[in-house]
Amino acid sequence: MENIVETLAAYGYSNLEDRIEFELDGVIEKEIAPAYCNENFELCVSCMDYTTLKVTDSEKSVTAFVTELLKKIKKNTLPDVASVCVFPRFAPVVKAGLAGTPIKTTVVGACFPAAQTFLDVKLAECKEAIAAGADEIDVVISVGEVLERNYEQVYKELVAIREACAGVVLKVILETGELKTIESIFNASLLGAYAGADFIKTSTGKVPMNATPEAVYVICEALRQFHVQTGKMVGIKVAGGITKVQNAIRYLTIVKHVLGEAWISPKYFRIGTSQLLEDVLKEIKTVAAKDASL
Ligand SMILES: O=C[C@H](O)COP(=O)(O)O
Repeated sequence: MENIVETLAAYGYSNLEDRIEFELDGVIEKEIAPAYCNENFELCVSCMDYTTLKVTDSEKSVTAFVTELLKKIKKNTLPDVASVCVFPRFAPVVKAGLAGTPIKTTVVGACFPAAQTFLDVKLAECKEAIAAGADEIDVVISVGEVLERNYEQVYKELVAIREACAGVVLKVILETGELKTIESIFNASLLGAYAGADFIKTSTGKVPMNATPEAVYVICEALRQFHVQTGKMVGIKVAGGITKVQNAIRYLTIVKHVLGEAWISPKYFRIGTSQLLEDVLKEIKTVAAKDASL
């Protein structure tokens, strides 16, 4: 196992604050308008983890959620979403509903969203979710320990979770709205990457501040440097309160700008959202109507 504290020392985030402000307001802002097109709306759909994480979810409501999704995809000739994301006990329901499609079953595990339980319980929940059909697991990092800079502890826990989730896609959620600083978000991204996460995810959608352009930029920069140092590509999932296509395209543009075109596919870019699909459909129709009137 890596000595993670020494490893992190090889990375740098100084001057990042100025660079983020300069690039988000300048070059990235200019790249957003040309990216606002049907091709990218559809790309957003194919990168979508279509999510329901409500206290009121039931087997019946989750079944209906999946059925409605498949109907919308067919009716509007949309690409398949990347996955459907639910609480653990719904994994079999989602798996059954998605049978015959390439859409994956994502489960939020390890006591989402607070992750404040015993490691054994976290590992057991992840294993049970996988046995129940989960293809992908999203887990929250121990946020309080990151804030206390207990990096070795956080890293070891993530390594144990990675082992428990062998063979499935693992997404590590940072809860960036609670980590707040560039230092915390940057280092937490690296802890996830070194522990073997397939994706670093911004947020749970369950705290007041979710994905922001600044936080997404910081994660991308950490993953860019990780790629330079190790040659490994780790994906990024933006999530939490993403309801408008404009926001999705903004995040897509930041990821493309910092990490490059190679990250722009469902393998390395995801949008976790419960509400974006309706706005995508609205925008696709608006653009089609505009084109038809020309
Ligand atoms: O995993 C978290 C979800 O992607 C959050 O989605 P939401 O804020 O759109 O409900």
